[in-house]
Amino acid sequence: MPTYVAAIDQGTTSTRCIVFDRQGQIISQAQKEHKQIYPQPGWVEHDPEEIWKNTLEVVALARIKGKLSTADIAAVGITNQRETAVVWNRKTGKPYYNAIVWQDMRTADLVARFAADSPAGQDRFREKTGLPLATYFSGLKLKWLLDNVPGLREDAEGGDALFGNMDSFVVWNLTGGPNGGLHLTDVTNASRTQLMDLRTLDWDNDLLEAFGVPRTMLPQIRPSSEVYGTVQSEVLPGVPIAGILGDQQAALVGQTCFEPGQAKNTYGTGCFLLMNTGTELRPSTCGLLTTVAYQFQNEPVHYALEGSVAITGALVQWLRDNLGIIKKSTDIESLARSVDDNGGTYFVPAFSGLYAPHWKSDARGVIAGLTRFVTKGHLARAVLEATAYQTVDVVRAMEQDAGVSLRSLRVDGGMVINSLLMQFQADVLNGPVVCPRMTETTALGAAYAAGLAVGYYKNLDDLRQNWGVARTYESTMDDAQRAKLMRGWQKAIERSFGWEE
Ligand SMILES: Nc1ncnc2c1ncn2[C@@H]1O[C@H](COP(=O)(O)OP(=O)(O)O)[C@@H](O)[C@H]1O
Ligand SMILES: O=P(O)(O)OC[C@H](O)CO
Repeated sequence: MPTYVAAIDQGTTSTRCIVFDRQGQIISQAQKEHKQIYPQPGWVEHDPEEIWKNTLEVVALARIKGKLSTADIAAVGITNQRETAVVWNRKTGKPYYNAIVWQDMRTADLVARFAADSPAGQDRFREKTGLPLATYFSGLKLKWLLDNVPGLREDAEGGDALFGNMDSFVVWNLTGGPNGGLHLTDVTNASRTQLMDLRTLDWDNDLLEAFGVPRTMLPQIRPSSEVYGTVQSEVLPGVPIAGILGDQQAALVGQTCFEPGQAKNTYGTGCFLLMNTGTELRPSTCGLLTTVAYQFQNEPVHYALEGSVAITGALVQWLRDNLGIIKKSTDIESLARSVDDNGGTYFVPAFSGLYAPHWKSDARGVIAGLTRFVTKGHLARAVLEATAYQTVDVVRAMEQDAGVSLRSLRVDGGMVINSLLMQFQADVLNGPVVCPRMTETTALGAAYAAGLAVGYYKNLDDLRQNWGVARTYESTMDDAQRAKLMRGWQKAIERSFGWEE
């Protein structure tokens, strides 16, 4: 049996390849950022060809760095930014248009129109899909593409145009592209399109009709862990592709949250809190999503409740790139530590409207509470605190929906190295925040899914053994201070609502 498993993590800002050993330790890795394209306010696109090129590069580089032959790698798992929609031609492999990224807001008018057409309003498709109408999900992005890209609808109806999220695009290319590439996705990614019925786990005819999407262009929906085929590209020839998971579900698996009630929060571009609800499909009444957590081979599907927050780490990048207040993302911690508190300032980063638990496409960013006292140190604090407050809002919604209180929060993602943020998170949450030893849980989850399918890992206990705590943050804040901060946040967030007409 080969010694390692690999994962390709196609994320919002970069693509990574990480190779793990059986204990979940990193053997080798490579990462490459791609361009963020903003053609108009509220629009966000990626170039799919650039991402495919980067994928090949990072896989090749990870192999070179680790001096790995293909025989060393038992299987590869794919994980990806979810919802981001791409359409390409089956014969040439050429995309018809840039990928429309999950944060993109161009479908806001469609959201309003679709909601107005139904007495259920924004919850029109919630029963079947677990999702409210929002700019976030793929279905309306695909409708926009079909309605706006010349010739695409005809090609889709004729079977020449293919749709996918980034997992499908990468897998199709890895398995031969125009020469027999496999057109498939997994249940977790499919659950984010708003085109799949959560109960049947198949594309739903009523939804396809409502969104005007021809079935011929959709990928086949498969479990998250099984051997789908082998890589044809020369970067990893012959290696089985044996796992596909949306990146937030992959992190849930990487954190080994296999029991109902276990939850994790991933702090990256946005924040995504997922709680495993087992085989039970649990509807939300508090503004969360019901989504597929994972489906392992020959096992029943597991569902999750999810609180998605669009902008957290992206706000740190904004401070760096748009205002130039910091040079590197990591500089924010020392700048924030230069002051004692937020100086009365609150930053609501509603750049893509607000996601959970509010789902308001018309919200826009607000900085509230400014006085001449406020310095860039206070702003840096307000930026970090915004991540923690948004997380508190989804935790409280989750506790209400699930009817249990979260005893502790497992965390991961690029922002958790910021100990000021993690301490503040524990303070305003009033509960322990637990950082695992391995924080690259997204790639790890995809590697676990692939490893399980090929027998590299025997069972879930093999995976559970690999999880361990690096650090736990406990709350040290008094109740009055916490309540005051949360009141300030609540006032600020209400001021962001209804901005866009
Ligand atoms: N020390 C830090 N403090 C706060 N935010 C940080 C820090 N280091 C990185 N980040 C943020 O974390 C994000 C990157 O995390 P990552 O998990 O790689 O995100 P993604 O998978 O969404 O691309 C960026 O948005 C960056 O601004
Ligand atoms: O690529 P990330 O880590 O920013 O995750 C993005 C999410 O999958 C969007 O739903």
